[in-house]
Amino acid sequence: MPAALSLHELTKHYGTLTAVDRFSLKVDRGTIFALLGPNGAGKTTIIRILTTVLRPDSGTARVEDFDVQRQGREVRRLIGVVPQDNNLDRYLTARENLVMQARLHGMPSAETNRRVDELLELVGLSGRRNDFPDTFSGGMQRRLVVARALVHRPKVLFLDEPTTGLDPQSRRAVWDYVASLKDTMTIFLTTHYMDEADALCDRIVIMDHGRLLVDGSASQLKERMAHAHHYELQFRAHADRYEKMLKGFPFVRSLQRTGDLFRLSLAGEEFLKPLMDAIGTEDIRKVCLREPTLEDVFIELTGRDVRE
Ligand SMILES: Nc1ncnc2c1ncn2[C@@H]1O[C@H](COP(=O)(O)OP(=O)(O)OP(=O)(O)O)[C@@H](O)[C@H]1O
Repeated sequence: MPAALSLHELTKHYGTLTAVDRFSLKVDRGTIFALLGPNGAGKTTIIRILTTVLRPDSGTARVEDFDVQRQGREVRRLIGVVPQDNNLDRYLTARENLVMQARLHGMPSAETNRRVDELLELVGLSGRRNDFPDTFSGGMQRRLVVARALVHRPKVLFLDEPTTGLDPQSRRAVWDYVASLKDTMTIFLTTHYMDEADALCDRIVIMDHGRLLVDGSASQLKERMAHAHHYELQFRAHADRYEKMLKGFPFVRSLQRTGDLFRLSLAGEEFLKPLMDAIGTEDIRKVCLREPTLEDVFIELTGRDVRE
């Protein structure tokens, strides 16, 4: 069975910058796949190549066994794309936006009506079918963009940061729609949200500087961190002072702060005692060991916070 996606030594330069650097990957059909990486890692460039918007400088990419450079038309027939921006036609109603997409794909009218109604129902916009996208919330617009990408029953759906800028409830709604598509198509998404990748995806690749860093399921990636020593420290007072101290210890490998709560990883278990000796117990409200998260894997590999 051919892979849904197959990239071999894919490379793209912008001037002197190498945005994608000999990137190879195979994604099986029916997978929900996430490509993660900090800003500028090369994720959008890869999506643009796979969706035939951009040509690579070298290497090959195939979608459902069609070459993106030589068989662009076939590839475009097979894919649905949810780009980073909601590029809906604001002069068309929700329903008309979907009908337009069906026409572009040459779908017969009877099938179009059925399909469009079914999709509006799926994304919970049936009641707003005759309204213009400008009157929709961000979450509703996003759902309409997802519906539009599905009109022609694509085999591979690309979602570039599908939930960026949405409130938690709308994010959940988009997740539910994406999860409901599982087994009907291959889904390729990029995201900045680790919880999204963790909850939705069968397989995750983390990349940076155009290169693949790690590849596996969420639990496999977290397993890689089993050796790391993650702790949570909470202070009653003087959190700023303690932050400075923590940053100064050579054995503190990563440090994140939320108010008076610090999440940190140590280079080894043996450093817990010197750490506690140095900061004392006077201002400590809580100290505990913590299970590694996907965010820890990301920081460990890229050296950067997801939101940086
Ligand atoms: N048209 C362009 N011209 C020049 N440089 C570009 C162009 N598009 C992207 N880049 C650069 O290529 C690198 C990869 O960009 P890309 O948009 O693929 O990253 P990304 O991982 O999608 O980032 P983000 O998470 O911010 O969307 C970045 O350094 C970016 O500045």
